[in-house]
Amino acid sequence: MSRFIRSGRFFSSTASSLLADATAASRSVRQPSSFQVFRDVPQLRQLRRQLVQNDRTVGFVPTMGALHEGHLSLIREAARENTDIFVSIFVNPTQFGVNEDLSSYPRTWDSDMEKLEQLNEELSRDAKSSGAGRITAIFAPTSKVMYPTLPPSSEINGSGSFVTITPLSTKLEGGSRPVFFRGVATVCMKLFNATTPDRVYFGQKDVQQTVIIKRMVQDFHVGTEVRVVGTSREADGLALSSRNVYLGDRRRAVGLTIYRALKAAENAYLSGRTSRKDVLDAARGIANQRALYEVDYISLADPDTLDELDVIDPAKGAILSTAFKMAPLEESKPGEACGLGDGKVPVRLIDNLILQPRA
Ligand SMILES: Nc1ncnc2c1ncn2[C@@H]1O[C@H](COP(=O)(O)OP(=O)(O)OP(=O)(O)O)[C@@H](O)[C@H]1O
Ligand SMILES: CC(C)(CO)[C@@H](O)C(=O)[O-]
Ligand code: BAL
Repeated sequence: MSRFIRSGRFFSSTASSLLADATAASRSVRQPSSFQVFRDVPQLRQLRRQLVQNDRTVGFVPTMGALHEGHLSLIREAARENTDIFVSIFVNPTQFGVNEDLSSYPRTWDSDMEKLEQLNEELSRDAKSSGAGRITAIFAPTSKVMYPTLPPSSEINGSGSFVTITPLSTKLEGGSRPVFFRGVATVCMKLFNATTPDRVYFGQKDVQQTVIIKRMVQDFHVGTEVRVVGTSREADGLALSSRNVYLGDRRRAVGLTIYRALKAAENAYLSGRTSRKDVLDAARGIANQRALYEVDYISLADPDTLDELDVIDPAKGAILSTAFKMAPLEESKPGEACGLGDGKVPVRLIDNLILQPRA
């Protein structure tokens, strides 16, 4: 575990004393710190109850760790609207298919803790512009806590208690990752039940996830508001993603194609084109050079149903999204920066742009 700041200086006395109370009930967490790490649900629930009694509000940011500026932007948004922010760090096994990258998914606990502590300092320093909220709790459960009765299954027909949102979860990413959104919806329902947040924060980068979570919240009457925060990008446009560490220079350069293809399609729409052919041909013109990647899909879909569109209704707009599979490097060049895993880890990149309604 990382170093922890040895003072409660980022907190009001109310929050500090609530944390101290909750901490006393939990042997599994270290203190003092600018936030508390919880490994199990009961202690987190105790803190949550105390926050409710003190009229405090909780914004919840679920993550799988390997934190970057994209995650931090969700937390900053949560700080504007809530007094307390809960962040979960859990690499959820059930959303990875049996042949996917669960074992190589980046895990960077120490640097995650440092980033979150620095962010709490920043939030305290810039309280006027960023709002009153601070990170109060990190929920980092074990798989046994999240899946208490049966081992988590990634098999399509595996047993377990699952939340399924169909047909949304069968489209786009679901076409290539059949158990993905069953795993996402299931773990989010569990996380929402454990944290009972006033608001939850998701990134637009995973746009299908935002549509599915909104549907789940509506259909199951989950008492929370879903907020979607815009995609954070590198200066050249590449969407930040935890998996980018595996790209290396060469595949990163190829990865930029994904954004350029989306921008070309967006420009076609902005210049008045609405037919599927006109909009997607603009993207394909850029993306259809097979190199070290394979285009999984380029989609033009309805923002609510995710059904593919033949023509965009300009009053409604559309979701333009794509996924690329980056193959491992065949061979590295002398001195080449190949990324974590020496360029041998295949990387799936996704990105999207929302084509906004036009008056
Ligand atoms: N570039 C980004 N901008 C805004 N939000 C983001 C960005 N990247 C991830 N998020 C959001 O952060 C939350 C946690 O995502 P996650 O931990 O899977 O990170 P990730 O970077 O998406 O990783 P992955 O490599 O698995 O795609 C999700 O709501 C996700 O949409
Ligand atoms: C929402 C989430 C944390 C569920 O595991 C994950 O899908 C992610 O990080 O986007
Ligand atoms: N943010 C997406 C998580 C995943 O690809 O599993």
